[in-house]
Amino acid sequence: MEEPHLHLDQVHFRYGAVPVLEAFSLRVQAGEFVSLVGASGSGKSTILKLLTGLLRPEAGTARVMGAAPAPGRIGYMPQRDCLMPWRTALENAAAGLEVQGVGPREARQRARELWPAFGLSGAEDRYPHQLSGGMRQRVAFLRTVLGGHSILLLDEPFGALDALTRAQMQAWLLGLWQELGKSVLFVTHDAEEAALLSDRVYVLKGAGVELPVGLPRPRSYAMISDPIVVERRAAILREVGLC
Ligand SMILES: Nc1ncnc2c1ncn2[C@@H]1O[C@H](COP(=O)(O)OP(=O)(O)OP(=O)(O)O)[C@@H](O)[C@H]1O
Repeated sequence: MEEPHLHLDQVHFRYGAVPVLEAFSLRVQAGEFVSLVGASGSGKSTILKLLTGLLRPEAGTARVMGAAPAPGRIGYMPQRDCLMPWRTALENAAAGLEVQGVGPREARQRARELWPAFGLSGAEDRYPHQLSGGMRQRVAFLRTVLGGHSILLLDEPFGALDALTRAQMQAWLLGLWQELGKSVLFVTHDAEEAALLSDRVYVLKGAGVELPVGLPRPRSYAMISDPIVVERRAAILREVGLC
């Protein structure tokens, strides 16, 4: 099998005396969309931090494209959008390039090229407090994508959105991901969202339970009522212990 883009093998991790992960394993192959689902506090954000190199496993191995994780190797979108209130939407998105040494003018130009695909036309000069929750998430997502990495870690990007905006964002992300062709590890509490968007789902329970989704691609939001999505949602909830 090809070298996975992301690989955790038998990882153990604890914060002080509190164990969080015990023999947890995960793989994300190139171009796959994989979700991590688990109860609050089960260790989802910890897994992302192990893959970015912000944390190190106590035992087991973490690998990103075959090498040890190191900050800056993958695009990481944290739970909160972390937009800078003193910068416009365009300047916030461009920040992903500026931290890599690209000049502000060129960074803004490259952000503008992707601006319409992110549904942000007309919002270039607005400040974060003038944007809706969904728009803020799209700006933060564009900033992450502009980092140019082939692997994206997305930590509950839609967690704070209302149900309708969340559905719109899921529809938008399905289309965008199919165009971008990135490998994605996506954290969510929402079993239906995981089933609709993913190729595979890991439920955080013990050493982790892997569930293939098996829904054909390309996908559209209309597949939300497909029997496969309905069945996979139920399977995820059963693993979490909710039904
Ligand atoms: N820096 C830290 N020091 C000590 N304990 C921590 C620290 N960060 C997280 N924890 C604990 O580790 C466990 C896993 O945390 P983590 O943030 O990975 O969970 P999560 O599944 O992402 O939760 P949520 O869905 O609520 O974001 C939790 O019990 C949390 O309280």
